[in-house]
Amino acid sequence: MDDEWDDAAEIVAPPPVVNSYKSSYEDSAVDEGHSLSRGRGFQSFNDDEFDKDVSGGFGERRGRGGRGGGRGRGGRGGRGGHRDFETNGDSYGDDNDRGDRGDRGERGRGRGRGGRGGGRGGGGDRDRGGGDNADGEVELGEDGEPKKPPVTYVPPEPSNDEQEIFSSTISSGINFDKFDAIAVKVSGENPPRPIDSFESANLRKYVLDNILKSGYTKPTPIQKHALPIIMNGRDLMGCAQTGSGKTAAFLLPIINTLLQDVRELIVGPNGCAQPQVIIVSPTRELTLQIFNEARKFSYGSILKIAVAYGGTAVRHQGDNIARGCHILVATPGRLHDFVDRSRVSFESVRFVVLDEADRMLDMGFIPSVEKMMDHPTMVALTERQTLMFSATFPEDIQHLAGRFLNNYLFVAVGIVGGASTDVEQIFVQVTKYEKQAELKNLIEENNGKRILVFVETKRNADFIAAMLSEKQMLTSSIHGDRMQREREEALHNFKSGRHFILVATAVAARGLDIKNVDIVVNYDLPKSIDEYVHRIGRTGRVGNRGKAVSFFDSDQDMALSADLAKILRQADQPVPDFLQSGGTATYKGNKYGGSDIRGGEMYENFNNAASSVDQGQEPEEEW
Ligand SMILES: Nc1ncnc2c1ncn2[C@@H]1O[C@H](COP(=O)(O)OP(=O)(O)OP(=O)(O)O)[C@@H](O)[C@H]1O
Repeated sequence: MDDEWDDAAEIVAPPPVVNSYKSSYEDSAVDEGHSLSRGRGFQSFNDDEFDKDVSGGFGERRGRGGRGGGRGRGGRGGRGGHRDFETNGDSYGDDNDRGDRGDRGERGRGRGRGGRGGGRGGGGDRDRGGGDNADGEVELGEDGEPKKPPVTYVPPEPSNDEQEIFSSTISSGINFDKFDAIAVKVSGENPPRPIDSFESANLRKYVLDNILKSGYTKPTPIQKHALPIIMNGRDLMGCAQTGSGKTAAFLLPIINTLLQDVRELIVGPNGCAQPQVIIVSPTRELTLQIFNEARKFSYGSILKIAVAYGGTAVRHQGDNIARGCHILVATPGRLHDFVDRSRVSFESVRFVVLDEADRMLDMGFIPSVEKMMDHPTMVALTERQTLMFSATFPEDIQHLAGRFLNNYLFVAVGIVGGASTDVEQIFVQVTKYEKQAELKNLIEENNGKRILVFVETKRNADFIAAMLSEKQMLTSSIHGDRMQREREEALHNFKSGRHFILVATAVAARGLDIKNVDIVVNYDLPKSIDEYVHRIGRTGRVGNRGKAVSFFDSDQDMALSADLAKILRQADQPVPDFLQSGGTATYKGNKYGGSDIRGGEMYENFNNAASSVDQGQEPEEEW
C-alpha cells in the first residue's frame, strides 16, 4: 500500500501537550491515538497496514499471534479494567516461561537453561500479542491463527511542564562525594583530560542551565571522563557502577555537540526522517526513560527528540518522527520497523549509542545491532561516533563491540561488573517452600518502604503480586506478558508511591532509575551474576544507600554462589557460609578498575563469544 507522506522537509512543531501520566493512566479506555497526525500536512502511519506486512529481518519478528491467544491466556480475562492487583490478582498468565527464558544470554553463560527452541524470534522489542479477547477467549483469523488486533496504545504525552521535567532526578545521597575516590582506568590512544566541573567543561549555556536545573552540582567520575572524550569526537566504551550517571555522561556531550555544530534537520523523500543521534536500549521502559532524560537536558533548545518502542501504536510515534528529529531513542525492534518502512534512515547519523551495551551485544540482540550498524544507509564507522555504556561489560562482549568502534577509548570506573558499594547485600538461605512466608515477613517488617521484588518467571510475577494484594499489600507487576499500557501503569504506580511494591521479571533489571527504592528483593536469584548486579543496582543510586535481600535456595542457586561471593568480597561485605563453597567464579572483575580487552590476556573468550552469536538466538525481550 502506498502510504507516502509529504515530501517536504517542512517541520511542524508538535502541539503543546499538557497530559500527565496521572490523567492518562486513570483513563482506562483505549485511546485510538490519532490526534497528533490529523491535519498537519503529514500522512499518518496506518497501524493496521504497518502491522500486516512488515517482513523478515530481525527487528520485526514481533510474533504477535504466537503469544497471545495461542497460549491460552484465558486467565487474563478482565484485563481492560485491570488495575494492578488493587482488587485481586486475576492475571496469572500461563506461559511456560521457565522455558521461554532459557537463553537469557547474559555473558553467554547460559547456566544450563538451554535455548528457547525457536519460533519466537525477534531482534528487539516485540509488540504485544493479542488474540485473546476480554473474556479470555481466542479470536481466530481467516488462517485459523489467533487474530492480531492492532496495537492501539498511545502512551501519555511527555510533560512540557518545566518543574515536572526536572523532577525526575534522584537526589544525590551522602556517599556521592565518595565516588571521587573510586579508581578510574582509561585506556586507548590520547585520551583527553577529564573535567573537574561542569562549569569548566565548555558546555553551552542551555546545557549548563539544564544541568543546574537538574540539581547536579558536580560531575560523577564517568561524566568527568566521558564528556571531554565525546566532545573531542572520540568513540567510547564506558563502564561504571549502576546509578552513577552514565545516561548524562553520553547525553550531555551529545546534546552539546548538536547545539554547537547545528546541522540541518533532514526529512527525506516520503517523510523518511534522518536522525542525527540514534540511542538504542534493550527495554521499552528504559527507552522511554532515556527519551525523557534527553528532553530534560535539551530543554528550551531547538533540538527535537523522538522515541520509538514496541507495544504502542505505530502511527503516533511515526508521525512524531516524521516531523524530523535530532535524537531518536528506540528499542531495536521498533527502530527496524521504521527503517524497513523507509521512515527512518541513518544517512545523517553523527552518534550511535548502545546503552546497556553488553545486553545489546549479547546473542539475543546482536542481530539487530548488526543490522543497524551494517545498514546501507548507516554512516561509516569513521564518520560517526559510537558510544557504549554499561555497568557490566564481559570481556567476550567487549570483543564483539570492537567491530563497531573506531579507535575507541575505554573508561572503567571501579570494577567492571562490580556491584554498587552503596547497596548492602543480604542473603537469606531458604527452600522454595519458605520464600512466600519470608517475603511477607520482610514486607511487614518494612512497612511503608518501597520494595522491588524480582522473580524469574512472568507467571510467578503475577502470582506473587496477586498474593500480596490479597494481603492488602498494594502491589503492581511488570513483565513481558503484560500489555504495554499495563507495564507503564505498573511502573507509574510504583514510582508515584501509589503502590509500594513492584514485582518484576528481568525486564526491570537494567537501567530503570526509580526514586526511593528502599529494598530490592531477589525472590528468585537470577541465573547470571551480571543480572544480579543490575537488579540490586535499582537501589543505592547516586550515593544513596540501598539494601538488597536475596533468597538463596541451595537447590536452585548453587551455580551462582562463587560469583556472588566474589561480588560481595569486592564490595567489602561479609560472605555467608553457604556461599563460601560454591565452586568457581566465572565473573572476572578485579580490584583495579576493570580491564580493557585490548590489554592482551582476555582474548581467551573470543571464540566462545563468536560461536554463541552464530546460533542466532532470539533476545529475551519477553522477560
Ligand atoms: N552529576 C550528577 N549529580 C547528581 N545526580 C546525578 C548526576 N548525574 C546523574 N545523576 C542522577 O543519578 C541518577 C542515576 O543516573 P543514571 O540513571 O544515568 O545511572 P546509570 O549509571 O545509567 O545507572 P544504571 O547502570 O542503573 O543504568 C539519575 O537520577 C540522574 O539524574
